[in-house]
Amino acid sequence: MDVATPPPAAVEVIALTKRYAAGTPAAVDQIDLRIASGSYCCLLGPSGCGKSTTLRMIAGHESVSTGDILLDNRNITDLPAAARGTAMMFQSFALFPHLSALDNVAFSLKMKGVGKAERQKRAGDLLERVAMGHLAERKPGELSGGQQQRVALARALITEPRVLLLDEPLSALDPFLRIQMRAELRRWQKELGLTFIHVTHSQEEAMALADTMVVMNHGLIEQVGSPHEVYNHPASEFVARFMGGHNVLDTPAGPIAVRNDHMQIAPDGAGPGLAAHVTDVEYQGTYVLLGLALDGVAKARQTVSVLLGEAAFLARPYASGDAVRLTWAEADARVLGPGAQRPADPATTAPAERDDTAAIAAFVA
Ligand SMILES: Nc1ncnc2c1ncn2[C@@H]1O[C@H](COP(=O)(O)OP(=O)(O)OP(=O)(O)O)[C@@H](O)[C@H]1O
Repeated sequence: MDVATPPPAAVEVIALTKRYAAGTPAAVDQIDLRIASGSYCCLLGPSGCGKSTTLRMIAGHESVSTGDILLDNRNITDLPAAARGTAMMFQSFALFPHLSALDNVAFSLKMKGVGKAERQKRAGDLLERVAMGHLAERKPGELSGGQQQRVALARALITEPRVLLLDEPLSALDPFLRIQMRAELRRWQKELGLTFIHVTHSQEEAMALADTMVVMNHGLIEQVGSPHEVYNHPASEFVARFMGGHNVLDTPAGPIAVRNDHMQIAPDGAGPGLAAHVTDVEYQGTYVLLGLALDGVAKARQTVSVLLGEAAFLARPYASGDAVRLTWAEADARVLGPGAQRPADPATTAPAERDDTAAIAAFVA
């Protein structure tokens, strides 16, 4: 198949800021980020954190208040969307219902005045590439959600973008198809070798797809790293709680995070650790998730969980109301930093520079 894929581009944003209205907090507040060429980057965070605004500014669909966007060192901040080298794939796919898959894909070439034979050839090649050549004459209403997504991808690729921007591209699909299409997106990105920037509110989706995860909160970047780095070394309490699967525990050295599958649980009276009560037992098949409340801790911070393998649980089943003690290995405790600070705030100590191992060890023992 002869469909040229342009070389991927690195994207850099510098002090990028969006303020929708004067006197309101910035929706995106002086963020700095570099996305490696040919990588899959997921912008992740809760609703309203500024991830879509960031994507739309990169796409040229939203004006920038201050700051710069570079694509391979070329400043694209003020370029129109069509001149940037980016293409956008939307949540709803935004296909024209009255056009065939082929004409949907060819549409932007038609707008550019490309002749019919040429645009149909290029659109046909791209549909082949996403395994949709045999359905080229179907209208969107005659295609499944997954097939529509492939047409939407082909349509985004026809402009030969250097960077593909995806705004919650899987959220319109049912859960089963979402997992299937997630694997396809990942495969396409690797095959095409393009830079993908994908906005999602789903931790699971970002972990499954990303080379680089960017966790955002209140218009700021909390952490950038591989899924493994972010999951195993959450930088702040926000990241630990947002990623899930972690307990945040207050120690004399400040808050720490411990993965719930790294917690050890023993019946009460069996030595050191934090006293707690089992509040909930959830059988999940391979694992059993125990919900617990720490004794003598303020209500807002007393909830923790322990994930036990099924065999371990069956060997020593716990039930709601049981008094237990919780411990963890020192090596599994992650000291949490204060999180992202508004740019005007004074710099605070970075978590990596703190060495609280002795204080934590004393607390656990
Ligand atoms: N057109 C707009 N006018 C005014 N405020 C806006 C506009 N679009 C977004 N905002 C505000 O900017 C902030 C960031 O919104 P944004 O859509 O970027 O967040 P998000 O993380 O993508 O959220 P979601 O997952 O809900 O889409 C929010 O407080 C939102 O209310």
